[in-house]
Amino acid sequence: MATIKLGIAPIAWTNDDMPDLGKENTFEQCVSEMALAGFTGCEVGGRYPRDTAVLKKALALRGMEIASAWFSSFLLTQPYEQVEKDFIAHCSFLKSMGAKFCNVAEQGNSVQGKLDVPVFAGKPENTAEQWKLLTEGLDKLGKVAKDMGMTMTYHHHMGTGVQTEAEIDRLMENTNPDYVWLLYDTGHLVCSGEDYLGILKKYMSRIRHIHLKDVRMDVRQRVIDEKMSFLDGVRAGMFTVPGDGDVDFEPIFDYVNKSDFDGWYIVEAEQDPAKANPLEYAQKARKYIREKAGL
Ligand SMILES: O=C1C[C@@H](O)[C@H](O)[C@@H](O)C1=O
Ligand SMILES: [Co+2]
Repeated sequence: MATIKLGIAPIAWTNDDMPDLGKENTFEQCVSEMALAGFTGCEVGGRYPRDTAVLKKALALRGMEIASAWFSSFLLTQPYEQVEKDFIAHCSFLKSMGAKFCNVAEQGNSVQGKLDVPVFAGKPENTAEQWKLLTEGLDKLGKVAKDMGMTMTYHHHMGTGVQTEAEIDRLMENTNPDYVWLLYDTGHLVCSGEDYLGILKKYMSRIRHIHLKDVRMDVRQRVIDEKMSFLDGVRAGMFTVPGDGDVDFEPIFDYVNKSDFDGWYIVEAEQDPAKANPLEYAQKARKYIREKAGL
């Protein structure tokens, strides 16, 4: 029987990848609306105070806690020592906030932030040498996390060298299961055209963190046809909250509910807050999860 906590990502209020999206939304509005919609946890956004005492107080006032946060690794382009130094600082901050998970995604050759690269046609393929650098580096970072009492999950992502099922398989096969876990993000798998349910079943025992992101398939098709970048796809509305797009989350919820998963569901739907009111969409997601997952 699973033990699941429910959180939401600040990216629907303020998008760190495109700071003009939601620039009018304050940190206080963001966390207040998350709590108002019925969530008890969140990830960390760029507008969050870095003073842990200030952040803890603001979250406690609203009955919220930090679940995890994204970490961009540059194992393919930076000396390992530099990546580890930045990773330790990241994990130390999370640990001081009481979070247990850190979400790593390799950005060394990623095109996810490049506006001039079509995300579907332009994704990188890791060479054998890059796979070695990546997996060996992740094993080392995962051990660092474990030694700090944290769990490091790897975030497969559109526009990166770990996007497809075959790439996830290769990463899982070549990393130490004691150190490297998987973050399962529904939106990225559906967007990439992967067998998202099969991947869930295959890796359930290694999945430690889950991002719930829905996809508008008509917009996704437009992103392919018009050779759009990942960020332009986000701006065009490729993603939304669970229950608002074309993904059927019921089989996912049913399977996770029956597993011994012990962690977070994080609703993560980056879209333009001027078009999709973040509180309204957070409430929509909360209602859908209550109805379909029984949480
Ligand atoms: O977990 C995530 C963090 C974001 O910054 C990223 O671009 C988004 O797509 C995602 O899944
Ligand atoms: Co995600």
